[in-house]
Amino acid sequence: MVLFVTGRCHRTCWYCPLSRERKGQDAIFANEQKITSPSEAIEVAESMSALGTGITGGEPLLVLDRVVEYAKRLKEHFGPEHQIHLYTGIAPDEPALRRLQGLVDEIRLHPPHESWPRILETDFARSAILARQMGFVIGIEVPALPGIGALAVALPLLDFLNINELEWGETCAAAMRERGLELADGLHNAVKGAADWVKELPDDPKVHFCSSSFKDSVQLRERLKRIAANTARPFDEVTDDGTVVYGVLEPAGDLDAILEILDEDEYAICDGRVEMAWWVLADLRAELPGKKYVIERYPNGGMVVEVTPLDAAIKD
Ligand SMILES: C[S@@+](CC[C@H](N)C(=O)[O-])C[C@H]1O[C@@H](n2cnc3c(N)ncnc32)[C@H](O)[C@@H]1O
Ligand code: SF4
Repeated sequence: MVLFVTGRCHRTCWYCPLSRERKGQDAIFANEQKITSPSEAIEVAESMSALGTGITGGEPLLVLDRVVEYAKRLKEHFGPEHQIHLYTGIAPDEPALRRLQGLVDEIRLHPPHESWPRILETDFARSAILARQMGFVIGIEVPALPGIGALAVALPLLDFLNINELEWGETCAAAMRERGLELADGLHNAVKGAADWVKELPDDPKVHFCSSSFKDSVQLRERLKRIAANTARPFDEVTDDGTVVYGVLEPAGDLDAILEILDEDEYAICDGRVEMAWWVLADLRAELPGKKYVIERYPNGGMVVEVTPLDAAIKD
């Protein structure tokens, strides 16, 4: 599960990908759902059988008490094997690390781009050494940017160096254009050049590169599939992409008479519409009066991907 603990951040990275809706807002989200309590975070984690949680923001360490509260509740509920990793743009000092000990397993440091050429002299290097001594798994996770090769000297202090392909975002598009950057292609959010910049890094098992297309497709699809497996109704079809497909009837006429045609466990009534397996709706479409269509959406009432009028969807 992705737990976004605040949209506030003290830094102003020119490449920050946060959306306008989240940037600066002191709001909490579990995956895409706005929440206000640790119990709601547990519910969302349950709904996807989450094996772990990534705590991110904004800057999580600006709300350290909140991070501690949520991590504690997640660990209490799911047990110590629920892996928790924390993203941060602040180098945590010893008191902060002490509070996170036993709650956060792994810390992913994001030192500012301008500090990379002197990374060993920064608080991030000091923090990495201390965190490792205290038993945390510690690494650096940054977007691919020119000059990334400078981080190689920090490898001996770290358990990993994760590089995310630089992504174009609505709020950083102008800053990216100003720097002469452009999109790699029309399909993904990846910025052209990352492949060349990461070549500056040694071929080392601690270095991992996560492409934008992997993040978009594989990670999202796996998350959707886990949510769908836990929340799909008996008549929802779960696709290979993790979306769910079902038929909708907006009934015209006597609803009771319509429902008599269907088996009780074959449908659900939602806001006056009858939802059922799309193939049942297709088979019975001549007998069921009203508007009929097939919906494909993210699971658990998520975003609608496609609405297809039934007559166009099913050709005899
Ligand atoms: C948005 S930050 C939020 C947490 C924290 N403030 C930080 O910067 O680590 C989460 C992750 O996104 C990465 N990131 C930042 N800008 C990015 C971009 N334009 N493309 C891809 N990843 C980016 C950061 O390195 C960090 O690992
Ligand atoms: S530290 Fe993280 S959240 Fe803050 S501005 Fe930079 S990328 Fe954005």
